[in-house]
Amino acid sequence: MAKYSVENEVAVIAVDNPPMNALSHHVRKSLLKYLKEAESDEKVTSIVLCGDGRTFPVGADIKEFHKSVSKLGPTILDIVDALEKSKKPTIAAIHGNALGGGLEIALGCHYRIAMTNSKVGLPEVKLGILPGAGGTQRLPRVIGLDNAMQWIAYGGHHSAGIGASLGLIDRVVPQGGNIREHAILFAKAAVGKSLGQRRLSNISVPDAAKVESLMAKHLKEVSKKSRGALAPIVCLQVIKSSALLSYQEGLESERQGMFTLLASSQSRAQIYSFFAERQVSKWSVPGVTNYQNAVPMKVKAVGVVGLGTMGRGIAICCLRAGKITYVLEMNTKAQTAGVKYIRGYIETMRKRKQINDQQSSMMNNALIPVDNYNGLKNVDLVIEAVFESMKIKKEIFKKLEKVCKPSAILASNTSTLNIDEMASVTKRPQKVAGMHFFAPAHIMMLLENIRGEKSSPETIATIMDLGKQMRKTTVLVGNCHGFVGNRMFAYYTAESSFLLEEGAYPKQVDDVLLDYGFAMGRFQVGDLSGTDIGYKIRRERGLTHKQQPAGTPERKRGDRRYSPLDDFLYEKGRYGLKARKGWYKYEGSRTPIPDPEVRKMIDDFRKRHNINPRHISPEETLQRMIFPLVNEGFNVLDEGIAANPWDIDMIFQHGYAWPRHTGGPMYYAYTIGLPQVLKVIEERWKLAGASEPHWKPSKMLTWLVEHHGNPDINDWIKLYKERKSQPNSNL
Ligand SMILES: CCCCCCCC/C=C\C=C\CC(=O)SCCNC(=O)CCNC(=O)[C@H](O)C(C)(C)COP(=O)(O)OP(=O)(O)OC[C@H]1O[C@@H](n2cnc3c(N)ncnc32)[C@H](O)[C@@H]1OP(=O)(O)O
Repeated sequence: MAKYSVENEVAVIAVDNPPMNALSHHVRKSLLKYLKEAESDEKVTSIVLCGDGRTFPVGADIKEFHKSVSKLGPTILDIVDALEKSKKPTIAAIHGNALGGGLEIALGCHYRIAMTNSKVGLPEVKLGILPGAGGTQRLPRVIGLDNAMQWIAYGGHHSAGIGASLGLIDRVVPQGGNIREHAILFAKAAVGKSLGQRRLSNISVPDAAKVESLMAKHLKEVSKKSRGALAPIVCLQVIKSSALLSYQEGLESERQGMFTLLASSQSRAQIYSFFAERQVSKWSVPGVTNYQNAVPMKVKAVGVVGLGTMGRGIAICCLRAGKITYVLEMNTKAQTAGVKYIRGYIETMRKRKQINDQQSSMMNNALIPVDNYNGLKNVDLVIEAVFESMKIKKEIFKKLEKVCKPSAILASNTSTLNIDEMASVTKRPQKVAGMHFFAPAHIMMLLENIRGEKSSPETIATIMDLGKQMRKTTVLVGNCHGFVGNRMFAYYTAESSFLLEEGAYPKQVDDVLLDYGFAMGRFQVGDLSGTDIGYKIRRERGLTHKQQPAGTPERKRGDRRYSPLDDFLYEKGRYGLKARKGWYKYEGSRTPIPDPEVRKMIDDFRKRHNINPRHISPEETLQRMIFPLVNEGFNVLDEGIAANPWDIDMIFQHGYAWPRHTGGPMYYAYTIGLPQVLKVIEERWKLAGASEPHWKPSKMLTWLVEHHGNPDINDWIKLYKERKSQPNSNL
């Protein structure tokens, strides 16, 4: 709804639709009604539009998209038109955020004033759509084509100050000011002034002459940054119309673009992703606890054990979250290097204006290097981030148990190992949990938190809350080898090596993944993170070919298929980008170049094993990489390791750079259709057999297909759990 009042001849229309004042159908109706009322009231000389509560409207109601209600009039465009055509000056009074349709109605107003700490932007592209209420045509007219392309095709949020410097915001109200009072004064002063040039649809695009070169520049950038995504390209094409066509024609091009995007599977996937991101914070452990009833502990001081790559990144996350951060590294050289890195990073953030001088000195003061375990006696929570070895981790947990306060939570940054086994060496298993950060920890958005069998509700709530304070997409999962992400991902990597054995080369596989939308292929990623990492993990598990007793078949471990190609690569000193050679070679740049030496290694291997290489189609490549991962995703759901499919999808989007416009592996499977996915898995299972158990069709997937075909992704868990809980279910 909206509220209406008249103060000192100024009509004030305040959108009142908590929490974010989204422009839902009932709000649009009420806005238009009050606009008409203000227009016809002779005592009213000007009109202020604002938001009640937290913010100015943040856009269309995203829940309405893909539903018939979004088409019900009045549309946001009707409101924008009414504001612009008004004979009385209209003023948008912005506090909080003016985003999407919210900024579009502000663009319909003749003037815009904003609180200094407010943010403006057109982020629709992140939802796979475009600004559909004239934003693609008005914004370039006021901030220029180049800026508008940047704002709309990337969907960033911008400060009111930046908006003012570009002519979008007419006045910035300093902190502490009352936006409503300022707007009323501004509105009074605007009465009687000409509105002609204030109507943005009347003016022309200032840098229209540069349209072709700007198009080329931005198209090149978005194709690189958002590979495979439709929305940024359509946004640019539609913005181009603002430079070449009349306002009305441009609006028609915007309408067509919106239809195209709304009809695409990408917009559905991205809107799903928007809600999934928010949904994961509403965690629950069925029958035990959930985000509503568990109370997090207050965490003032955190300890980080180990100052390698992971430890450094984690320490930066803790400092950014305002924690006193004790970093324990007993090797003096490693400690000096680690602390230097962290302080250097703080300085970089300061120089980039991501933090101010005061925040930078607070972070530097909060960083406390220690060189023995006693130094951790005051921390509320400690995260160990040492090498992935159960033996070493258990020793560390025993030491932490002795020195840390009884109330302290002991967490491990393990990426694969059993949390309960670590908890078993302490007297406080209820205080033990996993906090799996992804490298580089201070950059990657994902935190995969692992609840142990005995982790208490308070412990779970605390690690979830800490993730939120670090501004990470924080997902709660259960305990098993590799948890959710690495457990599923293992099959993606395994299949990629099998594909090499059978006929593909690294670039061929990577190209298929790039076409799918990944920023990098599996082998490029391997080189970037270092082929030594995987090798050391396999060695820890006794899997590398050098560890096998004489006579062990090269392509088997126990009764399972195994590809030793990754081991051979490491043993040839091809550690990846850092060694300038891995799956590819690198000649003075980070560009991967296919290397005849790798090709020969693969060819020799095939000859030795009498493998007749065959052509593997892009379709087969993609299915072999992604479907085992999906199949394992259903096992993960069946076992309750992940609570919902969107938990898995968020792990892959934010931890493994899965292309957002496909939604994630589980949503992608839903888009393809579960029956089709199962059919391929079943065919492959027949071919591969017991030595490749990752092709064994998941019980949950099979049951869903048999009984429901391709049910809505939101219903998977409900349908399956209902059936599973029945006494005769056999599931
Ligand atoms: C063929 C048919 C034709 C159809 C014609 C269509 C014509 C279209 C015309 C115009 C179209 C305009 C397009 C848009 O405007 S799309 C929306 C653009 N805006 C956004 O994308 C902003 C989305 N929101 C955010 O980014 C954040 O919420 C933010 C504003 C930055 C605040 O962040 P934070 O403080 O972290 O709060 P939360 O994100 O947790 O949000 C709190 C709850 O509010 C819900 N929410 C937020 N925004 C919306 C929204 N626009 N619509 C619906 N709901 C929204 C969010 O889900 C949270 O809900 P919950 O607490 O239940 O999780």
